[in-house]
Amino acid sequence: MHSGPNVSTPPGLMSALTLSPSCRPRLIGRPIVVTPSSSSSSGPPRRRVGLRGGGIAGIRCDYTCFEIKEVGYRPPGTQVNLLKDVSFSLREKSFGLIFGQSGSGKTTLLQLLAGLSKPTSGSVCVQRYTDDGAPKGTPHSLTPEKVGIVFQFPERYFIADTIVDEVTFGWPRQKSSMQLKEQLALKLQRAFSWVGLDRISLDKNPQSLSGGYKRRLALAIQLVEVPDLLILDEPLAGLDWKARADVVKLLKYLKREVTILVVSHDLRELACLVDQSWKMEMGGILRKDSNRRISTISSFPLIII
Ligand SMILES: Nc1ncnc2c1ncn2[C@@H]1O[C@H](COP(=O)(O)OP(=O)(O)OP(=O)(O)O)[C@@H](O)[C@H]1O
Repeated sequence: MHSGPNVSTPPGLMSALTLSPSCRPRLIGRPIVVTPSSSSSSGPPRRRVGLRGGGIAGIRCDYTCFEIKEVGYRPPGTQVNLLKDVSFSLREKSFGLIFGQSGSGKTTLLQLLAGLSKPTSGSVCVQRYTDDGAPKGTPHSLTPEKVGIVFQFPERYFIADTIVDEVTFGWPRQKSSMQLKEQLALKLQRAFSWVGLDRISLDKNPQSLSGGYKRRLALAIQLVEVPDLLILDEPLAGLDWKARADVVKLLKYLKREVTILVVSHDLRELACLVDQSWKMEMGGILRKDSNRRISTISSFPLIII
C-alpha cells in the first residue's frame, strides 16, 4: 500500500544494517516534530494523485477507520479517572487534531493509543468499511507495532554518535540476508526522503544537526516501518516561525502517506491540515469539534488554551 518513491540505497547504509524488518523503530522520548526546509531540493517526493482515502473520480473504495470506543483510564494504584468514555473515529489517511487545556488528559490518551499503557475500559480498534459505509469484517485491535509516536522535544533523547546508529538503535541485531538488508536500507532511504533528510551524511552526529533537522530525524525514525497511525504530541513546540512553517508543510505531505493524529495547542498553524478535531475537556472528556471552529480559531493571530 505504501509504494515508496524510487530510491537508491545510500552508500554505507547497507553495511550498517542487520535488522529485523518486523520490528518497529523505537519510541522516541518526549515530543517531536519535523521540519523540512522549503528551499530544500530534497523535499518530499511527489506521488499518488487522486482522492485521499478513496478512489479517483467516481471510483469508490473500501476504507479503514481507527475507532476509539468508550475508553477510560485510571492509572494503577490511583482512584482518579484521567479519561472518561473517550470515543472518536479517525479515517485512514486523514489528519486528526486533539486540543484542550493543559492537564486535561491529551498526552494520556496518546499513550494509550500507542500501547504505552492500557485502557481501564473501552477499546482501540481498526475497522474496515465498504465504500457505502457498512462495516466489513470484524474490527481488530490496534497493536503498538502499527503505531508510531513522537513526543515533544525528541532530540533530548538522542543517544547515538551517528545518524545511522540513532535510527537503528535498539533494533535486534541478527544475521540477515543481503536481500533483507537491502529492503531495510531502502525503507530508511524512503523515510529520509519523505522528511527531506536524504542528502545528509549518515555519519553525522545527530546533536550537530539544527533543531529543525533533529525533528526531521525523529520523524524519520518512526517512518522507516511506515506506521498505520502516526501520533505527534505538540509537533510545533519549541520551534521558530520558519521551522514551524516547514513542519506544517511536511505534515501536509505526510498525511497523504499515513494517518496522523496530533495533540497541539497550535490550532492556527495546523488548521489547514485538519480533517477532524476534538476538544479534550478537563476531567478527560473528549468532545467532537467542527472544522469550522478550527478555521474560525485560525483567523486569530495567537491561540492559547
Ligand atoms: N500516573 C498518573 N497518576 C496520576 N495522575 C496522573 C498520572 N499521569 C498523568 N496524571 C495527571 O493527569 C492529568 C492529565 O495529564 P496529561 O499529561 O495527559 O495532560 P495534557 O492534556 O496532555 O496536558 P499538557 O497539555 O500540559 O501536556 C494531569 O493532571 C496529570 O498530572
